[in-house]
Amino acid sequence: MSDLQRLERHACFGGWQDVYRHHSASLGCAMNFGVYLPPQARQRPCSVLYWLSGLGCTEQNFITKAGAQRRASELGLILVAPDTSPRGAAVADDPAYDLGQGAGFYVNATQAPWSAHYRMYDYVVEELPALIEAAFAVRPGLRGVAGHSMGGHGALVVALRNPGRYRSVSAFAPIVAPSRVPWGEKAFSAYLGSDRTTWAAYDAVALVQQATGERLPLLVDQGEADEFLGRELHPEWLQQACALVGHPLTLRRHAEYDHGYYFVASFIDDHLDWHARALAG
Ligand SMILES: N[C@@H](CCC(=O)N[C@@H](CSC=O)C(=O)NCC(=O)O)C(=O)O
Repeated sequence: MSDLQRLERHACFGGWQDVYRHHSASLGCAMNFGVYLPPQARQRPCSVLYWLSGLGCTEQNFITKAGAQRRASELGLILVAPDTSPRGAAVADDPAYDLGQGAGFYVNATQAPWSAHYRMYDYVVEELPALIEAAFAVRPGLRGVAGHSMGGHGALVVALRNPGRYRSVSAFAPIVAPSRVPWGEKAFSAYLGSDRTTWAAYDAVALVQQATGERLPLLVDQGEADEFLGRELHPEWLQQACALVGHPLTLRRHAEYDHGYYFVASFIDDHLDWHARALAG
């Protein structure tokens, strides 16, 4: 039985921006997530877009900064935005912003002390959708996933690893190959250990190259003035991998945009349209 508790409710573009808390069995702690319910959800089941946020974020960053609710209300899309890691005094942490709480990297950790709670992959792929589909009027199986930076990595990975589970995927400034950049090397060493062969299961570039079945089209937006572009993101690696295996990719580069939510807010409508098209019907 769900212990779903509503923490916030705000009228927003004819619908509701809510925040909920529940006990997560995958993570072994309380978790918050935001849900935007468009006005159409009062009348009929709607499709769901899951949003995965980046380093240092909670469920609040996307719902307060991306400005996604206006278009979602027009399209009749439910938006679900979970926190980015397990939380709490009993949960392992690190003082750095890029490890521990706020930096779950959407993996199932295998290494102590992280393995006790850090199972964000299972949470995002299995537990949260099951909860959403039981608690809200959603169209079964009609799911999309999107994200930003660490969350862009998460969105690409969960979609590429689960053919048929998502109808659409998109990302803003994603970490496309965490196995090969400092943020990912640090997190994966801690969460997954030193055997790099285990890292490929969470690396979008590796997954694109390995895929044999479904080739879900990818939409990626990248700012050219992104302070993390050359060190952590490398969209060209995804472009090369997609070209090599014929994986459909729309990569859009935007002069002058940096890494932050001003960039996300500038192009979020395009992403919502992309998902709504795939989720229609
Ligand atoms: N200097 C920041 C670094 C954290 C940061 O930039 N986080 C980004 C995502 S980066 C990759 O996942 C973010 O989304 N921040 C939240 C926001 O509202 O902008 C720090 O020290 O925290």
